[in-house]
Amino acid sequence: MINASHLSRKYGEATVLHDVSFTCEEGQILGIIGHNGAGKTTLLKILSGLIKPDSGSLTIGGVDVLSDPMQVKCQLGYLPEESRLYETMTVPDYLRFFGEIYGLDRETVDSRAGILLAQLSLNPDGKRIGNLSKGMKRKVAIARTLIHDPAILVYDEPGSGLDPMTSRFIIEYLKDLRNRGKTIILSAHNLNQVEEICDLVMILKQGDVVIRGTMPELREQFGSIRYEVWFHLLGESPLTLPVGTEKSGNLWMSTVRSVPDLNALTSDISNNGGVVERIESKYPSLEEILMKIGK
Ligand SMILES: Nc1ncnc2c1ncn2[C@@H]1O[C@H](COP(=O)(O)OP(=O)(O)OP(=O)(O)O)[C@@H](O)[C@H]1O
Repeated sequence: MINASHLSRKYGEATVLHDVSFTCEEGQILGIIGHNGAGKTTLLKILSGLIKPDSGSLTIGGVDVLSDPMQVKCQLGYLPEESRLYETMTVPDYLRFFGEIYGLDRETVDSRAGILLAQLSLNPDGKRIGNLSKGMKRKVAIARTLIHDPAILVYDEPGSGLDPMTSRFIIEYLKDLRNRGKTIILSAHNLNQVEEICDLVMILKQGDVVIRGTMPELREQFGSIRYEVWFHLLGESPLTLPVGTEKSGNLWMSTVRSVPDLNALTSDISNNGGVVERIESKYPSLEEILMKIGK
């Protein structure tokens, strides 16, 4: 379990993280989102033991990250937003190099590297890392975070700058990792993907936590449900349709935002000889919530 309590961090005089607290249980994916400069990378670096907060406490799996960062690093894999790979090395040599840093013997590293490359559908074919595509390089960086089989993964924008297929592959791979019990904390600007895979979401705004919780909890606090009513009208109807009503094919669609408005509209439609074909409930997306929160 990850337990962060009242973490704050300044760069010079600027406070870039302020009083950030959260917990994340084993086997969960926590998504940290926010506009550019909100403090996501700073928080992920603190979680990985790369930088220290000015105040607050942080334990991962019961270990105090601030007093014992080395022990935490052994059970954590960190993927920076842009990883610098050793371009002249081949992938197996690169993974061996990192495996040895973690004290693994050659046999274990080679066997894990083989499994990881297969899971990641990565066939570097003896090429040096510098000659691999961007998507392949990202997969190598992910393999490196996993070579010591850590329980916790901290990924900064794992799918950024990748084509849709590679990005999708990585999202599915993260789901697999969660199913195998890994705890994952990630930041991402692709909010549809965050919505799809994260058990918990935390929104940062200028270093402050605006909200954290499950998607239903976020929706409840920050958005309101709306109803799309799809209906037929017979011939020329005297019905006054709500503002924004659109016609798509032979169906009309009106949006209303409350149950009384929904009841009034459906009654009006049937009183004027129309037929309601379906009603769809629409919840605000994470993107809409983030837009509402603002920069
Ligand atoms: N090493 C540093 N020195 C000074 N200021 C920094 C440093 N690193 C980050 N900052 C500042 O801290 C703030 C938060 O930056 P951070 O990179 O954590 O945000 P972010 O949410 O990850 O942004 P993005 O989505 O653009 O990657 C920004 O104002 C940034 O300029």
